[in-house]
Amino acid sequence: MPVSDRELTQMFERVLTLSKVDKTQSVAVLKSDYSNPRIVRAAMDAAQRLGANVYGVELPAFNHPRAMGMDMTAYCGDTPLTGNLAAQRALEAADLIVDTMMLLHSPEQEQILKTGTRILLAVEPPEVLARIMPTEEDKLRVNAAADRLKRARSIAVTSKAGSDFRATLGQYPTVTEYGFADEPGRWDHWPSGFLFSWPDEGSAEGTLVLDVGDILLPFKTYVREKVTLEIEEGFIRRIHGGFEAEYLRDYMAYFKDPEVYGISHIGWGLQPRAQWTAMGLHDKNDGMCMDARAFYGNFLFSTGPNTEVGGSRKTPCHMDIPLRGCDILLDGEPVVLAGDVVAPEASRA
Ligand SMILES: O=c1ccc(O)c[nH]1
Ligand SMILES: [Fe+2]
Repeated sequence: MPVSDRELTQMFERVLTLSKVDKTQSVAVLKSDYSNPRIVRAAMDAAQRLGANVYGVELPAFNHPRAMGMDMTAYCGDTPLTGNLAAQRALEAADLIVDTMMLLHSPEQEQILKTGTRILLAVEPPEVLARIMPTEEDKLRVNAAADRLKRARSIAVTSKAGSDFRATLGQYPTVTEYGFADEPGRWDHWPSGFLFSWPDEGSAEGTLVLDVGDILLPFKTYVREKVTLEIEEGFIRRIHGGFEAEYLRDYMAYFKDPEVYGISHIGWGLQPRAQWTAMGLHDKNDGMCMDARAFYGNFLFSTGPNTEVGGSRKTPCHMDIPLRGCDILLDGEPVVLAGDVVAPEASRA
């Protein structure tokens, strides 16, 4: 359903308030040719209504000749900001950046965050932003789960479909997404509500089975026949199944980069207002489909880059793959069983 401009501005006022925007703050709205002008306008108006010093930074769109599709998560690393030091300095001067063009998975984003500037990504359709408005309660639940994940030294994921995956943890930090950027140097994404870390280099092992109904992003497809990934020493070694397996093999091989098979962030969804079914009701280019990443009780794993946490894998191919119905155990203790969050209690909706 359409959201009115007035309501969109009020939503931004709420989320920018949660992001600690007030008259002491400067807010940069980062945009490019493909940004949603309604989101740009609502962010600018809301920040002004909160008394902040507001400015816009507009960057010419950047198209990598080998990138396919319009989903900004598909081809990571190079962005319209890459190489534009003057614009980066202008952005680093802000207390908060509202990113309407997507810096995620770029080295520049990490450099900006290190200066203490906060970044809030907002590129989903206004209807999705409205349906998954962030709350303080979301933050408490995601942080409760993060306290558990930070302590974990191993993760094991199994499912009736046949997944039997494990990795050791601890080399990389835990990342939370609860929908507002309220602390210095924090990046967040509205809408969200999930958490993740990265497997220790070389430690991811076993099998992940994409069952019917699991999701392949950025393809934005629901799997119709099982796809089996065999993982050894942190990398996907074999992909087998039917058509979807062939499609995935062909797509990943296109990049001619062995690092695309590396396992990237792994975690689970905690957002009850995100729906598994939502992707089927949107066009592929409406947004990046955060419903799929955040729906409650999913096991979200991904492939490719780990540069945002200081890893060495800078590959442009990034797949986000949420699975349903998994058991997720940390150090042998369950946090999710059969796709339902069971612990920690404070993380349950
Ligand atoms: O919010 C996001 C979106 C994409 C991604 O890969 C991670 N987190
Ligand atoms: Fe991802």
